Amino acid sequence: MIYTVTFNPSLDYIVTVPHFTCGMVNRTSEEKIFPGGKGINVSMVLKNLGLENTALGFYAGFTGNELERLIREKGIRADFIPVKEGMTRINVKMRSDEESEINGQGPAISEADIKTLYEKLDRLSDGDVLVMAGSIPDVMPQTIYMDIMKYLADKDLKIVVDATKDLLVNVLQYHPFLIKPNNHELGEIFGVKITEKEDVITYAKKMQEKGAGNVLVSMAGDGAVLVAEDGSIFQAEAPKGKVVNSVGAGDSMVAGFVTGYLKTGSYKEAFQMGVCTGSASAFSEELATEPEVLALLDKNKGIFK
Ligand SMILES: Nc1ncnc2c1ncn2[C@@H]1O[C@H](COP(=O)(O)OP(=O)(O)OP(=O)(O)O)[C@@H](O)[C@H]1O
Ligand SMILES: O=P(O)(O)OC[C@@]1(O)O[C@H](CO)[C@@H](O)[C@@H]1O
Repeated sequence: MIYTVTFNPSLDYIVTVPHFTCGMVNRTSEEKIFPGGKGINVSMVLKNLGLENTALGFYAGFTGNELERLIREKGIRADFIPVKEGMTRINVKMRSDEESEINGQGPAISEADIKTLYEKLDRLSDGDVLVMAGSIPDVMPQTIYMDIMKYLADKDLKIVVDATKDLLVNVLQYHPFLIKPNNHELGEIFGVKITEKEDVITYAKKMQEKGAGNVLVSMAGDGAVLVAEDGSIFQAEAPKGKVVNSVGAGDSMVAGFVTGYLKTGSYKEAFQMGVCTGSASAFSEELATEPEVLALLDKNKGIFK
């Protein structure tokens, strides 16, 4: 079974504001609301690609109720823990001359809520896949991902972590199967700016020295690099297309990689599926569907080396 954990889910409020001007009343020309949060996006794309999974996480308040309703409507098996204080955040994604995002803090997850999550994680058994993705509410310790990996260390799991800064660095000693920073997040960890694929490879290897297995680094419209745990390295340009909504492209890439790997056992195939799933999401309003991914895979054989 595949499980995802989203500590800090969201309703993503995606607004189009023609020529946004700071300090003025701006009006939208279009607005949409989607269930969001990185683990939830991974769950939705896994499902689109034919892999049943269970989404774990926390929700609170009226926004939390709406989130739960929306993900159930999409057929996702959700096993969320209700939090008493605060509300699930609404993350604003503004499309204007530039794209901007305002992500909220999220509700106050208590010790008791965390304990309930651990009880749910007791269900995992050898061979399962666990994806932990996204930020955590400010009140929580930056060690929570690491604490969970330590707790589960005796089980033979494939653990995927998509997080930033300490949340990510702290887990490396527990050997996650896959991490997926983007090039900016990777650079932030080492205090450098990374724009070239050669540098991505250098720093991805440093993440492996710290304990990571597969290091998949996304570079938005500039493509991606995989430094696999067996030492092989794959690179890709990004597929060409019109970007419609890039929110969740990275999460889609994670879901694509996991699907590709589980279906074929090949890092190369997993990488190709990851890249095309990320781009298929970027090129459509909602998250990638299987036919969209397969069409991109078919059209883009030439971008991989
Ligand atoms: N402009 C684009 N053109 C083509 N493909 C794209 C574009 N943006 C993203 N992608 C695809 O999606 C993958 C992941 O994108 P990106 O690097 O933006 O992830 P991210 O920073 O984790 O994004 P997010 O946090 O929004 O999910 C890229 O490697 C690429 O395959
Ligand atoms: O604040 P975090 O947890 O880092 O990111 C949350 C978020 O931006 O990530 C997803 C896209 O990857 C969105 O659905 C969601 O709003």
